[in-house]
Amino acid sequence: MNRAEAQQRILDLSNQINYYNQRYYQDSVSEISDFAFDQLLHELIALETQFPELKADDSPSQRVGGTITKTFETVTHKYPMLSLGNTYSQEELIDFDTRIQKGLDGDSYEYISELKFDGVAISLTYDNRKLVRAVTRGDGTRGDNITANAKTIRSIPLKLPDNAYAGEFEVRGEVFMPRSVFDQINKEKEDIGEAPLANPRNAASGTLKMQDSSIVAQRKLDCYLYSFLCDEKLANTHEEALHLLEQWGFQVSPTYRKCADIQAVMQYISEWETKRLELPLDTDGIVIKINQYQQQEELGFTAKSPRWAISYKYKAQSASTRLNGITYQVGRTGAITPVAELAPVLLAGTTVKRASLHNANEIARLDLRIGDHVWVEKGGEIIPKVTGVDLSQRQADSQSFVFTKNCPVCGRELIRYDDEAVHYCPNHYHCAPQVRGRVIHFVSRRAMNIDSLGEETINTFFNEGFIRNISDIYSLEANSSQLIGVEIDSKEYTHTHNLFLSLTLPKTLFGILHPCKPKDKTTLKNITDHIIQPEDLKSAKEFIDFDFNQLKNSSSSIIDRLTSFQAFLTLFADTCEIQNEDDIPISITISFILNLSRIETETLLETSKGKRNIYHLLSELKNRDLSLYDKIQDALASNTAIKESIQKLKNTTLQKKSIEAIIGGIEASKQQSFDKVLFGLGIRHIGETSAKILAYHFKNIDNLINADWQTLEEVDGIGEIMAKSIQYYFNDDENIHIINELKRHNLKLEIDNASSSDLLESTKLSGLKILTSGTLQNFTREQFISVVEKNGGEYLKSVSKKLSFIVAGEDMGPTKRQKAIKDGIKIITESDFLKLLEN
Ligand SMILES: NC(=O)c1ccc[n+]([C@@H]2O[C@H](COP(=O)([O-])OP(=O)(O)OC[C@H]3O[C@@H](n4cnc5c(N)ncnc54)[C@H](O)[C@@H]3O)[C@@H](O)[C@H]2O)c1
Ligand SMILES: [Zn+2]
Repeated sequence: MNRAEAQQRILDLSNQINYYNQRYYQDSVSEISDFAFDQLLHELIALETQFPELKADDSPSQRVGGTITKTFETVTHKYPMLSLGNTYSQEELIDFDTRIQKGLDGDSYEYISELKFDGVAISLTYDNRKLVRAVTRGDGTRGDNITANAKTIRSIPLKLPDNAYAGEFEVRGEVFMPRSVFDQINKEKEDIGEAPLANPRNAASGTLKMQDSSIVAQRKLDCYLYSFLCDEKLANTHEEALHLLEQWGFQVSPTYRKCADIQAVMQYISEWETKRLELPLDTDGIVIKINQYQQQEELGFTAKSPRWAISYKYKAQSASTRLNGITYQVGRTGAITPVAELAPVLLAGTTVKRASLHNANEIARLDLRIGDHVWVEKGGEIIPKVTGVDLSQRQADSQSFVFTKNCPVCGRELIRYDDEAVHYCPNHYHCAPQVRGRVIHFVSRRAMNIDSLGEETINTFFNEGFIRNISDIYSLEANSSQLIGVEIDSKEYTHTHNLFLSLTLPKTLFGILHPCKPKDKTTLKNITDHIIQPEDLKSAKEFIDFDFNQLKNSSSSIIDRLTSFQAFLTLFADTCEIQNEDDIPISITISFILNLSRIETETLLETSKGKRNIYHLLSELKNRDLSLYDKIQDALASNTAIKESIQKLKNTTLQKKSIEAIIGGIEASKQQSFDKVLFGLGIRHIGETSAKILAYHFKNIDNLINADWQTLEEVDGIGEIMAKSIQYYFNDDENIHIINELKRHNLKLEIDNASSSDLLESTKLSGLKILTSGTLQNFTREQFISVVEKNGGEYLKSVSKKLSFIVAGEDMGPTKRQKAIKDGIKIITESDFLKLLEN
């Protein structure tokens, strides 16, 4: 590259990096992976090293990526908050170690290794053992004052115990959203048809910058502290400082370790590579720091990062394979997710056939084309993703990929909401996957609580046409005789669904081995485990080729039966069903168990075409071949072992008992209160608490249906978006029809006075668990409890770690106070509490 080319490339790279920094730090959005981002930055640094005269003062290689905002007060950091150099390779770590050796002139040194928590950096200043300020990193020199938000984080102490240093000092750490909280929030968002949060880091970052601290409190952020800064010399090493923090009640992750040399660091790295996935939060690597403060000072800083520390980032495992096609999934919220259909490839121990592509932007950014060879990566998450294209293998005639304009299920034109990369099908109330999603939501525990009606059963009822929308659930009773024998199918119905009713290999083996009655169950388990475990032995085809002499420890009767089933299957091996599918046609299994002739098996195979369960298969046979039908019935009547074997195969079909349970659960749901029914309707943006507010305010469904826009918007806690969404819902004839059906089936569509005390006045305390101790000025104990509950909070009766905070009255009991401090529970005053209610 010559100088002019380098100049242009440096400009390009800087623009790109600045753009992604702006998206990442200001908007809390990652448009590209961290790895891809770091590669851009490394390329920039390499070019600037080669052409030092081209390095601009404001190059992103010289600055911390974030900035301050206008919405919070700006605070200048006492000690700058820098970035960290990073590396993805062990060679570069050795280089780092060599630089340290040189920098310290041969003195001996040791490292502290820590995990690199994937959250948002925070600086906390304490004085007089009280938290005085919490500030973001910002541009490294100045940050945002977010003290009010930080105070809602339970693991950040507001007041320190007496053994803590009383002068001014600063503690730094990482605010994060625990993965469990993240999953919970996304589940709730999905329930009410909102777009999910992208990942825990961006969720934590977005939350910290919110204006309304009561919402921040509901998001349940957490914090690990990892660094201590003070003008007074209270520690000589980083390790000593961590111990001080622990003694003063700060939450320090116990995962740090002192390492005598870089080899010990390597050991730490390999130990945590997989173990870190079990931690309650995301980590993206490790951080290595020189332990001695004196030596840290000698090594010093560059403009952007300390020379005495570096981060090592774990790289995801990757493999290359052919992109056969791109299909689309329509989610419950209508979100369209493109999926890469791949030539099967082995990655981190499992065969990968599909990978997520996120959205249209991602496909365009990668310039993916059908037929390309692509790189697939597996990080901490379960679903692998496509990270790049191997351009050297691209076909000359390949075509750019055009993202669909219409919903692949219902055909409606797709839309994009402001600022979102995802396409949505706006046909919220009529597009099948979305309707089905709302039925699942309707029966869920927090809505109608029909737990006898699981997700798989609902999917099946959809596929079979028993349910088309919410209100059809209440017509199931009238159709209950038709439900007997319906096979519960976890697969979603697709056009390529096997026309021959079939069973998975494990289930088939379970059925055919049943008459052997192996003495100990483990033998049976061993066989199925053995046959099922290897990836390549999941299909009937592979079963045919399997050598059963390998199963040395099994009894001979089992091996005999397996081998003869294998021989039987071989007779039909060329039927396309066995060639292509992972399952075995059920007619073949039944034939084998009943010892039928080849001709009879073929009749049975033919009869099972288009049937969806054993029950239907046998009743069809009655019309087609009565003698065969009778033969089967006789066999079933005379031999209980055979009968049981077939019964095992029928385990997943609906029987009388389970149907009764379903109908019973549906009947009981008619007692659910109005607000639960309202929540269950799945009106976009209407969550549990908004449903309570609406129920309380409007008293019955007709008042709500007839409410005009202004009336809706004036309700405390119902914003513009919700009001619009409510009107949109009730303007739909089919939704009105559903409501009328629910009325006809006597669901509760108005509040009954007995339960109206459960209803809400506001959501200001929603998600918070509260206790009070001592005498309050403004409330009796009973009044306090009722205020907490009316505003969405939960009152707990005793001090426990679950508490969000304690409201301390004048004479709070000393033992309660001590226990609260010990458990790190926040204590606030009555006036703090009133402020929370007012704002
Ligand atoms: N995907 C994108 O679009 C995009 C954009 C910008 C930045 N990024 C990512 O952010 C990184 C740069 O960001 P950065 O400068 O904020 O962070 P960094 O990776 O350079 O590391 C510094 C940060 O690590 C954190 N940290 C976590 N655990 C720590 C520990 N035990 N000790 C010390 N610090 C710890 C702190 O918040 C600290 O500020 C890039 O490498 C990239 O991966 C991604
Ligand atoms: Zn659709």
